[in-house]
Amino acid sequence: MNKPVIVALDFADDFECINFLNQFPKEEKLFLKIGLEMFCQFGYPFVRSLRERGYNIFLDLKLHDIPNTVRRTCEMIAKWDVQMLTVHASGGAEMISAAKEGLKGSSTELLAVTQLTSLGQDELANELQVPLKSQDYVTHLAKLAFDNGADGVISSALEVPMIKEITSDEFLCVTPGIRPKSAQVGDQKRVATPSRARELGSDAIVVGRPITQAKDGHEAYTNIFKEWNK
Ligand SMILES: O=c1ccn([C@@H]2O[C@H](COP(=O)(O)O)[C@@H](O)[C@H]2O)c(=O)[nH]1
Repeated sequence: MNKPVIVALDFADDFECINFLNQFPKEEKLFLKIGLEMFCQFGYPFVRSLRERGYNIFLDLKLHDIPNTVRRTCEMIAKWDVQMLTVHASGGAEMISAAKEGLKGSSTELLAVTQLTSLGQDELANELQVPLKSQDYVTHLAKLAFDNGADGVISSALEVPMIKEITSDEFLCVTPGIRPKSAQVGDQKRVATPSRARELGSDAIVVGRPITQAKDGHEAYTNIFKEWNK
């Protein structure tokens, strides 16, 4: 079965976003990521309208707060029928299990963000003063997420084999920081091509600008989808 390319809808306005989506044939059942940029502008009505059009939704809110606040927020989101939701794994064990508890009764999968793919070893050591190798920090947070009920993690594709080894094959590894050979890397630090992500065992890839800022978004999506599902 084909694995999803999750398209990150990071647009400044909803008109631009709908124009982008209209390039795709109706039968193409896209998996869309709504992040902070669009959610802060358009909120739940936007999520609902995309669900009503039949899209799968990854709500990338990266919640990071005290356990009680995260649980109550997740109880609300549990009613929204979205497929995936993120919290930061660095919020800790109690926060992760509170998020899972909040989502109880829904089919929303809880994903914990490990180390953002925009952070490399230098930023980890010098800015955040984390005295671990990046891959050890990522696997530590992944294990914390696994032990506390998350369904998977967000990491770069580069860490997927190590994460699967210390958790389980079923533990989802959803990987942004995807760049086809021809694309600009931009602010991402830990990157992989779609084919490398497949070889490393990612369960889904998240791709934004290489698709949304391409001249022909549909063509860019199709090429990435083919490389990923070869
Ligand atoms: O570690 C993370 C967590 C989330 N993201 C999100 O994925 C997309 C990537 O977009 P590109 O344009 O392909 O770089 C974006 O919405 C991020 O918020 C991430 O990149 N890294």
